[in-house]
Amino acid sequence: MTDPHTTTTPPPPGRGGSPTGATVLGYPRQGPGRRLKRAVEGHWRGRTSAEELLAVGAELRRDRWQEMASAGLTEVPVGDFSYYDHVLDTTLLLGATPARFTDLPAGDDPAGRLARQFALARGTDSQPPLEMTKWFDTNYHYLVPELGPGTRFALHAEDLLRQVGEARELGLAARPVVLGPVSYLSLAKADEPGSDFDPLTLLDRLVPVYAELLTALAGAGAEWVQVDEPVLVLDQPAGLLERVREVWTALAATPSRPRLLVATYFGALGEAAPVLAGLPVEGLAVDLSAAPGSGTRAANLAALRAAGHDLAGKRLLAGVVDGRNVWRTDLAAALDVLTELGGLVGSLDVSASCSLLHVPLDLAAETSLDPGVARCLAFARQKLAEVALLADGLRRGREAVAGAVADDAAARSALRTSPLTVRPDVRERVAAVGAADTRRRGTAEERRRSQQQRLGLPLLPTTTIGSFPQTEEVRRARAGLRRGELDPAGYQAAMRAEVERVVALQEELGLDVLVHGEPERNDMVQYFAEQLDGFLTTEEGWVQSYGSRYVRPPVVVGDVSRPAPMTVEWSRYAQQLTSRPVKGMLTGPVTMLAWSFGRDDLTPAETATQVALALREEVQDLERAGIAVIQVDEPALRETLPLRRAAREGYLDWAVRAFLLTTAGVDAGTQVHTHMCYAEFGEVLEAIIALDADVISLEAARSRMEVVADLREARYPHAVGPGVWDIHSPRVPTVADVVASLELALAGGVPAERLWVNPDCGLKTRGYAEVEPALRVLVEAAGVVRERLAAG
Ligand SMILES: Nc1nc2c(c(=O)[nH]1)N[C@@H](CNc1ccc(C(=O)N[C@@H](CCC(=O)N[C@@H](CCC(=O)N[C@@H](CCC(=O)O)C(=O)O)C(=O)O)C(=O)O)cc1)CN2
Ligand code: MET
Ligand SMILES: [Zn+2]
Repeated sequence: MTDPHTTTTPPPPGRGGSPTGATVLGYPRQGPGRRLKRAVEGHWRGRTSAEELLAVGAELRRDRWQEMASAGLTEVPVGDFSYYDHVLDTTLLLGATPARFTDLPAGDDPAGRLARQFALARGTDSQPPLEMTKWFDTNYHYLVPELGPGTRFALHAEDLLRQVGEARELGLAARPVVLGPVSYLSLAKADEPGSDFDPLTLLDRLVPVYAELLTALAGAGAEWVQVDEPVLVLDQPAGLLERVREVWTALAATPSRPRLLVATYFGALGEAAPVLAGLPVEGLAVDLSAAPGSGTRAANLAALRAAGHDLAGKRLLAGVVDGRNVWRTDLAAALDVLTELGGLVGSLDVSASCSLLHVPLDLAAETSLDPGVARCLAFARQKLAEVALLADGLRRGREAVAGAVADDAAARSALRTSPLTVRPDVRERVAAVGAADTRRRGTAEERRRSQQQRLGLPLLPTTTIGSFPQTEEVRRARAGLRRGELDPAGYQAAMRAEVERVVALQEELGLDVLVHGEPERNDMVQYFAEQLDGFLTTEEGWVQSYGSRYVRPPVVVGDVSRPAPMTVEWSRYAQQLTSRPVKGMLTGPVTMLAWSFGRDDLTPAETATQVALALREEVQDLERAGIAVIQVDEPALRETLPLRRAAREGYLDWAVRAFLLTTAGVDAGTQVHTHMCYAEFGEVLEAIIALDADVISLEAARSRMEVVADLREARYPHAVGPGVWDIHSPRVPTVADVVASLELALAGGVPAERLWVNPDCGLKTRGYAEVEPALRVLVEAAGVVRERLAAG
């Protein structure tokens, strides 16, 4: 292989001239036992020095490269590791730290860089942190770049170059990974709040920095570089694809550069496909995963076929292993796809559909999974083996891997026919659902009157979103229960004591609608999954959510049903402690699925009805237990909105129907609440109205009540609590802040009879040091505005 643009690096060991490679786009960063989390949090608490943390990072990087190489990968990604977030790393790489951070720690050495990174992620004395938002439709959050007309980029590649060196020292073919210029700018926001500055206008200024980076990487011995451009799977603003072509034509003309691999993931390429195939780059990565209902594999296969001779000389990373789910790959189907693609392209690598960041690390860490199910699962480490095995099958012929293919088929068909998977009673209940089951009793106005009579709430009722701080003692008690150091009765007593404290505190603060505080929940999704049939939960299946925070997404294995009430005793217990209403607190069907791994044989829409029926039983049991207010959280409704507009209506249809099926079985006098965080509701407001919930609490503090204008425009007919305290920041608002927010909401058209006062989200990640004073402020501010309203 000669290429006029490439430096004369000898072919690295591993590839050995073989036409078929095996690689992945990225790998989990956490290390076994979430070692990175412990090191990072230890550093924040002052217990781990920067040098120690950096040493842990270097060791984790080395271990994962070695793991990948020994699994049989022929090339490993470099630069996908991060102490906090890869978009933040890109911001540092490009020297694009916002000007508002005037007090950042200095120093170009690794420790200085680490300190700067954490300052941007967590805030400084004078500045709040960079905003965090969802990474496409995943449950991962990235730190949003803040760019403006004054932004000047400057390359700071030392860290990435050092990592390339680390990998090459191990004798590995190292492929640096960077987020591409078009995606980086598309994911950024204007540094001036309210400005209409479009970060994409900075492309011309940014491209030369990327060109400089390419040259530096070639100098460090990189033969290939992976440039991620996931925004290519989104609907494109007018003219963007033309810009993509220009940018990549310019980058391809960089003298002495590595070969370029443009990586896309998270879906179908659509109109970007011909542009991508025609770029003057040497390689592409394409999502070829086969999730039920997604259509991605079929769409991208068709696009690749249509690209014809544009692909003939290119390297293709075929993402046939699903990087966003935990089921084993259907090897026979994957081999069919790969065999066809092999005939279309210059060289083929077997790969996963996206970085393996979004799946847990290692199935072998699980000690109590049903063996029939475990046999059908693959976490990140197992996916490496799948990638390598498929590559082996292509190189040596299908017969060489026939044993593994047969074993895979047998495991899957055993699970499909197991009583665990298909439950006739569930299927019957699903088939019996009728239109009346998804209609509330009474009009919104009738319900409001009947609820007001029952609850007797003041104007501008105050409440919280559900969770109170998960204190060290609460977590310790749960860990004790798990280790057998605390018996179930002891655990229950400890949690009841916590509920008592939380209820007493809320009474003392003067809140109107109370919560029990959710101390008994490890997580709002996992807690329910542990109690529902059809879900499987893991012990160690952690997936990074943001920074040092992780979740353990459950796996939907079979038909879902509720063997017994889940929350009723906790709600009943909390309610008998007080004469004020205590909200029942559930996680809705859409969020249950969004934050779990779905089945590989049913679509999310099909599973949603089952989950909704199970939750509906819980809602009705809560009502029977005398709970007058029931909240069904749907924070993920907006986040799992399909990336492509064309797919949104179908999604919103089933999502709304599942919510209604969950909640519509109650009487008019039972007040249904829902909660959503993560702003940008504009696009889904019609669907939110259709949920027909009596009260909704929304995130608004950070977006300065902008949601209120959207609600007015959509003629939102129900009550609403736009968050008046940004719980993502430790800052306690003042009474004046909260009064101002409430006045904004009233002035913006929320009628006083329909305005609630609450924080943006649950309080579980905060401490009492902020929660107590902030809630005191909320209650006082509500009082101030009530008095003003009474005075007319
Ligand atoms: N599933 C989900 N997705 C979500 C959210 C969410 O709440 N749930 N919210 C948004 C993201 N926000 C998040 C907010 C907080 C955490 C978070 O705090 N995670 C915790 C773990 C929470 C948990 O599962 N806790 C368990 C297990 C705790 C644990 O790690 N225990 C140790 C032992 C600890 C000890 O000995 O004290 C262990 O098992 O090793 C519990 O409380 O029982 C963490 O990373 O630290 C994650 C996401 C969006 N996506
Ligand atoms: C991410 S939404 C959280 C809702 C949940 N009821 C809580 O208060 O924690
Ligand atoms: Zn929330």
